Formats: sequence, C-alpha cells, structure tokens
Amino acid sequence: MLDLRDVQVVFDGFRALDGVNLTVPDGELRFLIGPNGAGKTTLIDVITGLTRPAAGSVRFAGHDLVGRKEHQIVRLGVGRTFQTSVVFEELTVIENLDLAAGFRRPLWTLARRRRGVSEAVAEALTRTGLEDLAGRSAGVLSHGQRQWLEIGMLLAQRPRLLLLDEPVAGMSKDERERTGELLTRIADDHTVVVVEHDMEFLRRHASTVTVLHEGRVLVEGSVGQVSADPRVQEVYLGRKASDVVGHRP
Ligand SMILES: Nc1ncnc2c1ncn2[C@@H]1O[C@H](COP(=O)(O)OP(=O)(O)OP(=O)(O)O)[C@@H](O)[C@H]1O
Repeated sequence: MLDLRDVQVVFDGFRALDGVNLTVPDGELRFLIGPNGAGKTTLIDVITGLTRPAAGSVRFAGHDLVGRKEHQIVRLGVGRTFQTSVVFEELTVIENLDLAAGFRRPLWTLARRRRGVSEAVAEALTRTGLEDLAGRSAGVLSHGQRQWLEIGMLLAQRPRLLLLDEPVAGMSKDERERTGELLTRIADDHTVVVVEHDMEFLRRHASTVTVLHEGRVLVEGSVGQVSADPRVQEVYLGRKASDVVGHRP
C-alpha cells in the first residue's frame, strides 16, 4: 500500500504540495488528474525521492520513503516513467529491457550472468507485446511501441508500484486502447498510479480517480462521483465536469 500523510513541498516559499493525503491500496490502478500546476508531477517526485517534502510522511509497503535516495526507493520496488524518454535508440528492444533489468541486479549476478534473456526481461517483453520487435533497434519503433518499451523497461525492474506520467500522450486511438488494456493487466499484480490528461482514456479505463488542485486533493472517487462533483467543474473553468471526467460509455 502507498500512503501519503499531510505531504508538503515548498519551492522558494511556494507550496507545490500543501498537505496531500493519498492512499492507494495494493493492486489498484489509480488515476491522478488536475489542471496544470496542480502538483501531479511533484507528487510523483516526492514518492520516488527526487524531491524531499518539507513535511509529512510517504510510506510504501511498510517502509518510510522520506529521506531515502532515489536508487534505494527503486530497490524497494517503486518504478516511474518520465515525460522524457529513457530509451537508447541504437540498442535493440531486448537490449534496452536487459539494461533496465540490470539496474536492480546486484553486481555479483551481473558477473555470473549467463548469456540469454532473464526471466524478468522475457516477461516484460511478453506483457508489452513487443516479442516480434525484440531484435529491432529501438530507434525504428513507432511512438506507441516506444512508450510500451518504456513501460516494459519499468516492468523488467520488477517494481511493485509503477508511477506513470502521461503514458498515452501523443498516441493514436488504437495505441491508447492497447495501453489501457496493458495498464489494466499490469494492475492485476502491481499497484499503478497514472497521471493522465486524456479524458477519453479516463472514461474508458479509470475506476478510481484522485483530483489534485493547488497542491491538495480536491476530490477522490469513482469516475462517476468525480464527474458529478461541482468542485471539479469549478477547477476546470469553463468546462462541464462531464467533459472532464465523464461516465464510461
Ligand atoms: N523545481 C521547482 N521549482 C520551483 N517551482 C516548481 C518546481 N517544480 C514544480 N514547481 C511548481 O510547482 C507547481 C506544481 O508543479 P507540477 O509540475 O507538480 O504540476 P503538474 O500538476 O504536474 O502540472 P502539469 O500538468 O503542467 O505537468 C507549479 O506551479 C510549478 O511551477
């Protein structure tokens, strides 16, 4: 379980997070939305140790994460994607996965590593549906395939919690649909937190949504509950709440 209590982040006197409380149970696919500057990326940065909160607690699977270094948090099973790509274009799909898997491997296992694909890499390849592209250079992948490779690279590190920042940005309709299915399957045995602006995507794939606004949790609930809440409508000025997070079709 991921649990944040009264988390505050202050940048030069500005409160980017102002008392965030958030609980995500194991195995949940949680969506995080909010207008620009609401604090979504800062929230992910706090969980992954990139930003240290001025106050509050961040706990995952019984561990207190505040004060730990980023690589220690990765080792506790927390993985994230960034808005900028971490794929090496000149390497093949499988080499990228293998490299990512290596980051959690102790040195002695690298030294005695056999040739061939580790179980974590093989599983990441199957899950993301990239088997047929395993030997291709990552530079030739479509935008969607590249995003799946990034998710695969996370999976290869065997995280228990995945934090994904706008995974469907720039994807075609078909690619978005496939990604939604992929995330739903990943949440069968992982906890997944997704920052996403694509409202159509939310309608199709979200169950529980947390709305952040001005560094605080404004509303949390099902897609239906959130879309019916007048505060959400107010935050997205000029838009009907149903345009923001409408009901599933
Ligand atoms: N390193 C930083 N120094 C100063 N201010 C920052 C820093 N990082 C973020 N902020 C500010 O904190 C607020 C929250 O930013 P954050 O990137 O978390 O928002 P967001 O909800 O992810 O927005 P977006 O949807 O635009 O990505 C913004 O006002 C931003 O300008």
